[in-house]
Amino acid sequence: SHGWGYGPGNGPDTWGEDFPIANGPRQSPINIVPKDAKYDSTLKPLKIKYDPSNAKGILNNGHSFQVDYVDDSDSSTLTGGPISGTYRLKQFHFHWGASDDRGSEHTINGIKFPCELHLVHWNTKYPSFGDAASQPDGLAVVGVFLKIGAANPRLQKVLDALDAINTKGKQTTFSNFDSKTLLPGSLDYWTYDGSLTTPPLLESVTWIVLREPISVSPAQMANSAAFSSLEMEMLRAAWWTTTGPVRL
Ligand SMILES: CN[C@H]1CN(c2cccc(OC)c2)S(=O)(=O)c2sc(S(N)(=O)=O)cc21
Ligand SMILES: [Zn+2]
Repeated sequence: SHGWGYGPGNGPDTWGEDFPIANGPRQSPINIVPKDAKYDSTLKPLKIKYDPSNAKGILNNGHSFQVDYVDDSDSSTLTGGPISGTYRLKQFHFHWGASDDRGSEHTINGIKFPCELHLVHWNTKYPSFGDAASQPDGLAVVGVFLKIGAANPRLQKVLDALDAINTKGKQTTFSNFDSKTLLPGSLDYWTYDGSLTTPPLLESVTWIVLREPISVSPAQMANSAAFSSLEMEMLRAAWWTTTGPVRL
């Protein structure tokens, strides 16, 4: 059977056929309603330490593009916040839409952002990423919204690399990148226990969604190398023209 995706025949509302956990109790994404969020004084500030030399490569996986990190030591880690122990950065990737009025997976008061960055970390109490990915406290993903505004120079190095990976399965080296520069000034966050937002939809993610967005310019979003020539764009165009990221 054809794989999952964002088209009319394989989009989010069909994922439950191959991944029944799609109807599970802690599925992501969700709509965040700030006024209904509960302040939790036991939560700590996020502590993020990334080593730029851990950046390894950039890959077009057909659903997004991801920057992979070397994760064989505690040199790029997430600690504090809602999590206990040390989580290692594994990769970061983006979700976007066919136009600037949608694309993010989480929403705030029902508002979609044009793009959402996910920094994926795994709990080092487990021997590997693969083991951690199937544990309820195995993964921690930091979500950052992108809003349309001034051009973001820190994004440019990532966008410039996309020319070389414009078809599914292509990858190229991507080294010496400080993904901490992609974060906004404030690390204030909402947190909830959820899941991967794509198959295998595993309910192993502690979500940490930052309140402050970072900016991306229309040109950067429309840039042919960045978000439009990649083949997944056609799929997104098909999918997003019908509905937003609804999930049953
Ligand atoms: C295709 N996308 C997912 C791929 N991965 C995955 C995770 C666990 C197991 C696995 O195969 C067994 C693959 S992943 O960890 O890189 C992530 S993180 C993520 S999101 N959007 O919720 O942040 C989606 C995916
Ligand atoms: Zn994601």
